[in-house]
Amino acid sequence: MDRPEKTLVNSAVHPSHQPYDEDEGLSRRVVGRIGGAFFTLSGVVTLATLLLPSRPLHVLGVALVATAAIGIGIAVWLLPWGSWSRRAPLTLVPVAFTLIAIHNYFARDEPARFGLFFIVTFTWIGLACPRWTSLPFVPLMIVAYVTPLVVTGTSIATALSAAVCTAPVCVLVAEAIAWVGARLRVAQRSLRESEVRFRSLVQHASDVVAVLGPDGTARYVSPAIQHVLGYRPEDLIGTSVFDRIHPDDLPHARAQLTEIVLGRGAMPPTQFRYRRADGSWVYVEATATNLLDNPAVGGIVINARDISERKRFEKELVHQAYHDPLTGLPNRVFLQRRLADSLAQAARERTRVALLFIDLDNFKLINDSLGHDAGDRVLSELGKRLLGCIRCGDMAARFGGDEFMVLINGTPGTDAALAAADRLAATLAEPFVVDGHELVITTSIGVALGGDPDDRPEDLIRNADAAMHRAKLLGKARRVVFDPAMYAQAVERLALERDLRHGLERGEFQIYYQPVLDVRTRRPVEVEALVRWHHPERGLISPGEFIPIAEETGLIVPLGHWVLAEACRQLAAWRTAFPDCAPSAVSVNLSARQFRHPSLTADIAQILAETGLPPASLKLEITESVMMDDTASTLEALRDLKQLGVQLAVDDFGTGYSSLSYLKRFPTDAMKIDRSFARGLDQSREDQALVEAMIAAANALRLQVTVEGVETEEQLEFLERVGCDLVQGFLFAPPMPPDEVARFLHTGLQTSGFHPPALL
Ligand SMILES: Nc1nc2c(ncn2[C@@H]2O[C@@H]3COP(=O)(O)O[C@H]4[C@@H](O)[C@H](n5cnc6c(=O)[nH]c(N)nc65)O[C@@H]4COP(=O)(O)O[C@H]3[C@H]2O)c(=O)[nH]1
Repeated sequence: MDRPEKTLVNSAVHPSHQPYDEDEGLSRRVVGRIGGAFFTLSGVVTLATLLLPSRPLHVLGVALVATAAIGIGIAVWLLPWGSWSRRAPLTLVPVAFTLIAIHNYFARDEPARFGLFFIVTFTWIGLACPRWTSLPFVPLMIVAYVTPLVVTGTSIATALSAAVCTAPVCVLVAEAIAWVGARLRVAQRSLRESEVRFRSLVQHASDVVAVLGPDGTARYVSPAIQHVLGYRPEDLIGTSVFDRIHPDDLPHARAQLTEIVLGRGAMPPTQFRYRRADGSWVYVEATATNLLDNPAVGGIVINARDISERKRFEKELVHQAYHDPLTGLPNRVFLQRRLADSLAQAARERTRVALLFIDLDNFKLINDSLGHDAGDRVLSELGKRLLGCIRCGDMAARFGGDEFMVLINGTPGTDAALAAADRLAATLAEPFVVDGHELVITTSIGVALGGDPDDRPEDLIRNADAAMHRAKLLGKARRVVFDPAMYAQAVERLALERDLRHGLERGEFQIYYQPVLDVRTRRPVEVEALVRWHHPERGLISPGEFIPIAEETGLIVPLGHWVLAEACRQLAAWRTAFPDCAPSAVSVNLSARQFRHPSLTADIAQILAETGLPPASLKLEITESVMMDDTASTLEALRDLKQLGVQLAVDDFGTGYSSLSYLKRFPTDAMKIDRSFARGLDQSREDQALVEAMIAAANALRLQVTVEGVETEEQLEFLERVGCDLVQGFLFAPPMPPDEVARFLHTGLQTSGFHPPALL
């Protein structure tokens, strides 16, 4: 409905209030009424002149004409000009000329009035009609002018010359007025058009436009209010804008209005909540312009729009910036902020804050074996469990990957923090069921406590991280409290990393070989190459210490290449030196990083070509976890290697997910059962059953089986009984330098009296 509101803005722009028709000048009704007024006025003036001392010759006649003019004037005023044609008022002109002529006849001694009434009539024509309307009436005017003069005895020439002199004045007056009127109408039309434009903009804009009084009372509200806030404009006009502003935003809104009323000018956008017609709150952004001094407006013009959607979006962005999308937990940034607050509070209140750095053990295996979707589900379930474990006011956050943080405020001390860590670990260790697989996840937790005035969030995080790494190094599935000595270890690790680079350049590495024996003949048939580092200051360093660092830094690639080349060269040399008792193959460990290196196959082919070693004499040991990673490319890499003719063995079998399916799918030749199983053979029937099952599976898949870490005769006998092919371990020989291996190969079987040196 487009009902015009009675407001300042509307009254200023509504066309129905204009005295002019669109193009033709004054409206027909106004033209008629002005005509009526002129008749009446002229009649009244004429009657009044009768009271003057210089009376006309024929008073009664003049009085009658004047009375007739008044009567006609009143009738003309009342006539329905609006419903008649636009030219209808022009009929008044002959009537007026007739009255003027009769009047002039009776008042012939008053020549001044002759022209005056004609000028009045032409004034009306100029006022009421478009330009050049006066011209056609000039002849009629001359007739009306001349006729009474001639009838009363004036010569026609005199009468005509007087009429001809008056006519230009009449036309000039009429045209001047018509010209000014036309100009005014053009100006008015353009004003009206701009008003219409403005009106249509205001009426149809999606933003709400309102005009307020200085006290906040609404004087005008645009129709957009209906779809923005659900009100009709007339519901709000006359009410205070503050009635519907949220109480929390009210002081600010009032202050803003006061400022704009006092300040004069425009106000920057301000936001507040406004109550919708249905009672809900929406965020509104408004700008205000003080037009109190502008007579056309006389108020504060408000431009407002609903910004709820934007607010929601902003809120979402803020949430995203501070939360992890997978688990919905706070992220690293959020945790750091909260930790800063917690530390400040703890320093004030002299309490302690505990930070638990939780890292999932072997989470990569889940991703690799069951896929990333399954891994994501585990992480998200884990997030929920963490949330369920923490108290209100504490915080659980995902720090990235498989790392989580728990912040505990107001903890009494280390024991309480450790107890909390144990509780969390126990909750997280409950089995997860993903895609029908039951998974148990252990965690390594680093615990750091803070709350001293100079404790910084980044220090506490670094401490908890260091403690978590310590827990990993100590064998995972445990929690460790941070100790400043860990810094020393970290520094030492850095030094080791640096020395590792130099060690390679300076030739500080040596390969030891451990014989691998045939279970039935008890004779050495193969050797495993195991690298050693002769550190210039620290002496012999075990691979368990430096291989992980070499892996992390990428140095494993050149180091592994050197081991491969050296092992192949050594076996080729033995084969030449002892053609009868040389091992048939050398096993070399391949790290994950080496395995994925694009030039691996080409490098091995080159080494074999250079050393002249038959490819079948090289056995590459690849761990289970490497095999399970990204099956398509792994399969391709394994096939490439297989095409060279080398043997492939799955190393440390039994320590990962021990899936038989990949053994079947991948082109492997051998399986090496981890030494931890050999150790268990003496004490545990379960381990015996497991080893027996693994050997049976390997036999079924026609894989050669080696059991590592054989240390006792009993273990050896058991393995022989269950069909194991090859064994290696301290029972026979430790890893040894090449010359000792040569001696061993000559002496053959040694099954007793060996005591492993501490480092080996
Ligand atoms: N308790 C016990 N241990 C025994 C017995 N017999 C052999 N061992 C030890 O078991 C490990 C067997 O090697 P691995 O499982 O491949 O495990 C290796 C292998 O994963 C890695 N490694 C060694 N050399 C290299 C290498 O050149 N390249 C790569 N990528 N990794 C290597 O370091 C790991 C540890 O190597 P080492 O310290 O030489 O430890 C060797 C060996 O000394 C036994 O009867 N009892």
